[in-house]
Amino acid sequence: MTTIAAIVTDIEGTTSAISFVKDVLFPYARQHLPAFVETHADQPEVQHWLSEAAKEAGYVEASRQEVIELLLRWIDEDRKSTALKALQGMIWAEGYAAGAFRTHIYPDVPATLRAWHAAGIRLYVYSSGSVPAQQLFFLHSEAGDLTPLFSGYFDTETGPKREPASYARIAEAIGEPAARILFLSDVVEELDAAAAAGLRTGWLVRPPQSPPTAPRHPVYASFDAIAL
Ligand SMILES: CSCCC(=O)C(=O)COP(=O)(O)O
Ligand SMILES: [Mg+2]
Repeated sequence: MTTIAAIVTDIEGTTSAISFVKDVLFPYARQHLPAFVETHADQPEVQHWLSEAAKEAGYVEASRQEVIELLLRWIDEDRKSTALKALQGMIWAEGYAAGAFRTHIYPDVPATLRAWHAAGIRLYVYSSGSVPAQQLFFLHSEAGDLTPLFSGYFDTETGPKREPASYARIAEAIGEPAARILFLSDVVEELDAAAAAGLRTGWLVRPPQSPPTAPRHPVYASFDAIAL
């Protein structure tokens, strides 16, 4: 079998519990978004993402309040909008700075990432969360700063997670043949897209979920069960 040169991991449901993202991060962003927009609307980066969100929603002209309501609705719908994710990341940055939370990491993840890193395998993240949000996520983890383990980060600016072309772009950016890259996720549609681009795949199905009966991808209950 081809040697694995790089591993790309999803976050929510893969390195970390879905409940942490849904019950801690999203509610924090929801609660602080209106005040964040009001107090930072003069910053060019915030202005840019507010107008990108309005454009994505098809608004020709929208008041600040309309865009705030749109973004709150998108948080409730868990919409993987690049604009929303960029703004959420900026709000979470304030939460980390205030010590409001540390990120959840499954206990098997840090030691396995360290072992892969020590073996010379390059590690990357691909998440719907923005790249700055991903970096803060691994900087402020319950297991300490894990960012030295990662060689790079990809978000939806590279493309949607359910499209094969996104994985082809990631393989090109990593500079390895797709067959030497392993993608880890809990979402089968993401794994299907990665496999269609030629990447190897690992499906994280964490207890108490039961493994699917006829899985289309190798299934693992934890990172330390992954044999390379
Ligand atoms: C950077 S952590 C927040 C993750 C997030 O916003 C999200 O929507 C989860 O996406 P993933 O692609 O990691 O499942
Ligand atoms: Mg996921």
